[in-house]
Amino acid sequence: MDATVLKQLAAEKAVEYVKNGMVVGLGTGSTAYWAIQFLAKRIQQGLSIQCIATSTQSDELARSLGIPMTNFADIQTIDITIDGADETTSDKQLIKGGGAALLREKIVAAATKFYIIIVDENKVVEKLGKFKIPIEVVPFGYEATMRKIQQLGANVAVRLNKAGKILETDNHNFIIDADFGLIEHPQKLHQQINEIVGVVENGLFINMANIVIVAHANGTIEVL
Ligand SMILES: O=C[C@H](O)[C@H](O)[C@H](O)COP(=O)(O)O
Repeated sequence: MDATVLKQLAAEKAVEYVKNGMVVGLGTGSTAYWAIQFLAKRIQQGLSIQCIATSTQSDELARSLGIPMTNFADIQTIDITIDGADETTSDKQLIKGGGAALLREKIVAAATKFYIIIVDENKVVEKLGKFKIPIEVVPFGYEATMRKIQQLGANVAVRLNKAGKILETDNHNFIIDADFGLIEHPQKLHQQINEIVGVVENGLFINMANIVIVAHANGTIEVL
């Protein structure tokens, strides 16, 4: 089965967890895209929920599909969030931020009671780190911040957009992609990165996911 079908299978399964009256966090990326589509379909069939998005991209998509949107001022907690990931281990430690949405994704995840990650089997790894860790930094002095990240032992580069300019996140920050090689101690590295002045947040999501739904190439679904 091709990757798109696998993304659809994982997303369809995740949407089954959503019940009437819930506040639902909408992830970002090509897998979360399908979850948003399936949620819209269930809303058309009568499901009553309110949603909060992790990016302007997902917010616009959801609104275009008629999904009712809310915001943090009007809610206390988020019942379920469904999001993708760039890598996951079997014990549900993640790298996210390939789509530059990691900061809003982590804020939404931290406010969520039940955080569901959806991936195809290619994203499941033994150790995190083949995918470079996206790190959101403030633009001011980003070169100095990047050097500090490099001093932790990474090869670093500021992320560019398709036009070759420095990519700006939804929060008007930059993304540094940091290659640490395979990571032995993700929690420790997460702390070390976030201690650097100028770093806003990084793409290691440690002990955040409640379940990871994996779609396998043969069409079976596994819940980690
Ligand atoms: O910033 C983007 C997010 O963390 C995405 O959830 C992640 O990059 C996975 O995206 P995709 O489902 O497109 O592979």
